[in-house]
Amino acid sequence: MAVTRGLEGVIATESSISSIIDDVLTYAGYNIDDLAEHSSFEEVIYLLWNNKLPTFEELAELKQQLNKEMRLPEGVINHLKSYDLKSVHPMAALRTAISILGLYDEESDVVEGEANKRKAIRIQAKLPSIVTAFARIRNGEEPVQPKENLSFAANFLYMLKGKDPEDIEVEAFNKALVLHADHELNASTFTARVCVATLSDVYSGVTAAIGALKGPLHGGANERVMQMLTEIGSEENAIPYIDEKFQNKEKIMGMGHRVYENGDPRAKHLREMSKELTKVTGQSKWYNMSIKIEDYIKENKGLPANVDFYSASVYHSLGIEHDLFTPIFAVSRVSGWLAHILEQYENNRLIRPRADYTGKEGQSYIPIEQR
Ligand SMILES: CC(=O)SCCNC(=O)CCNC(=O)[C@H](O)C(C)(C)COP(=O)(O)OP(=O)(O)OC[C@H]1O[C@@H](n2cnc3c(N)ncnc32)[C@H](O)[C@@H]1OP(=O)(O)O
Ligand SMILES: O=C([O-])CC(=O)C(=O)O
Repeated sequence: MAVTRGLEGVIATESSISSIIDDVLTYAGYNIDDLAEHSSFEEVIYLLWNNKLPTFEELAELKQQLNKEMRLPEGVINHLKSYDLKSVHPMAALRTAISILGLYDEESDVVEGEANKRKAIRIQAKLPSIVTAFARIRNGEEPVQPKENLSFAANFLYMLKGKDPEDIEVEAFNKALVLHADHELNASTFTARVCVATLSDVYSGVTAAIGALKGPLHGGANERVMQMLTEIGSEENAIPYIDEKFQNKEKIMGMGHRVYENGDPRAKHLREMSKELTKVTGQSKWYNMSIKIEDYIKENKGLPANVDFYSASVYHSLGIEHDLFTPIFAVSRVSGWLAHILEQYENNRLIRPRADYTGKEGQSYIPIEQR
């Protein structure tokens, strides 16, 4: 049988969580454009986990459950304080901290319907607390406890900065969370599904997914987009910089996508947010540079911007440290991972493809002394 490199185009599972058809992204049948305009991230979590939008009561209950579960066990905070965070990438710290969090959950190894749902709430609630605690401890500050009356998006910014965020910041951050929440069988989601398809536990699935998201060809691209923009430094420098990358056959971060042919429907929302926020902060150069790069790459390589491209200047404008961009992706995408993990358990079969063996054959064993 022919090998499909990178499993491109292979249909590996059925799913009713999100779909990408003709470059249109939907969550449970709702167009991402409508969700981005109208919904809160909590509504999207509910939608992904229940395949329907919540009523007022259902949403209130989910918000209350999430809020109740946001506090971290002391042991996780002490763990974060126990090593030199300055030399640790936050995605590595997050991967380890989620794994440690499982050690404090009595139901960690109970792979069963209701226990899995309870763990989903705990993980969704605590992941932002880990990212923000990491960021504060690294800067010599104490973690900030969440506020009960704040939304998920507002609480993240509050726990990160220790002060109430502005409305415009909350609105932008909420929209970014909505846009990143799920994306069919992307690499980290597939990783999570492969992991739990062995009937391993939810914490293992999320830990594995964080490892996959960390890579620069996936969620790690957003941090590198900002690194690139910083290196470019000015609008005049943008095209010569990209030309040099082309000459060296280097990839441009935030560009291209395995599934979208004519463009990522999320990019237009993030582009608009980047335009608005960079204007507000008086740093339009990040947006202007990004537009120039996007147009040039589209024209010369036919590659469209993906979700990571404009999220970089959006998060930068919100005053967020650049290496937190990918952990923030995880704060949102964990909702999708958890939906897929629950769906995988519902109709499980071990995921175990085959490899086309291309190595040597018929080797005679030679004792070590004679090699
Ligand atoms: C949330 C997300 O995960 S979105 C993706 C985030 N990742 C990035 O932004 C990293 C940059 N982009 C890429 O590396 C790719 O476009 C991917 C990984 C996203 C998708 O890649 P694939 O579908 O596997 O395409 P592949 O890497 O095989 O590239 C196909 C061709 O397009 C070129 N190409 C693809 N993306 C880029 C890019 N960003 N910059 C320059 N060239 C590119 C490749 O060099 C290759 O050219 P070739 O055929 O001449 O060798
Ligand atoms: O779907 C993919 O290949 C990458 C991804 O996670 C996204 O674009 O959100």
